[in-house]
Amino acid sequence: MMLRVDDLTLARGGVPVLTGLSLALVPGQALILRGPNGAGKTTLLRSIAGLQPPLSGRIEGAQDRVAYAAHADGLKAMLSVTENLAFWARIFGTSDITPALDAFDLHGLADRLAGTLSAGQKRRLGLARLLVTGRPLWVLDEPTISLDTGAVALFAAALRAHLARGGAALIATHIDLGIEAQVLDITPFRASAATRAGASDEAFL
Ligand SMILES: Nc1ncnc2c1ncn2[C@@H]1O[C@H](COP(=O)(O)OP(=O)(O)OP(=O)(O)O)[C@@H](O)[C@H]1O
Repeated sequence: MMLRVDDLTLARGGVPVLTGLSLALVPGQALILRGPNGAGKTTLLRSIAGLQPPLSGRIEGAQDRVAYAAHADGLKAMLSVTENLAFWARIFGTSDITPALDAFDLHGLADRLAGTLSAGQKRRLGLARLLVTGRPLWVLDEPTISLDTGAVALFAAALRAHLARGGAALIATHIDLGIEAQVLDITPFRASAATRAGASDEAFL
């Protein structure tokens, strides 16, 4: 088992968003989260990434196995593409950034400052970071935003390779990635106002 989530209740800003949600992921599996805007997909991913604790329920198998790609790319604007990847490689204890440059076609941009990249180029670099983490559980929030058709295909290929290596992925996306994946619609797990709690849960916005 890669990840097990049991009977989670999650809140944002003290307001319950999801309740009674359970899911499991095994190595090699991708699970796509669906649900309308505001349903709680980001809230769920943030909790699994360890950025906010659940109000109740259990998350097993995440901790230091997660590589999280949020809406923001989290780039160091004054470092080059290569320096950004090398920085993360050092943080995560890996060394070879070449596969990440290859996978997201970044060689031509290797010496460019990240802050000077276009939105789609930044997103490619942000996603390339996943590969240098060496972590098995990718938790991805709308990973294809700003990507053109070719870059979406690069991402799908990187994801397929990750799954083939025994990795797993939990992905909130509104588009069809063209990969074999199960789909979980979180709409039935939306919390009602009756489960409102007062506890603050925002460690990071
Ligand atoms: N920082 C915050 N403080 C209070 N409420 C928040 C905060 N961030 C999000 N929310 C609310 O929490 C609920 C769930 O938001 P969340 O971002 O998890 O939804 P989502 O399914 O990812 O939506 P989208 O498809 O629009 O990205 C929404 O009602 C949203 O308005």
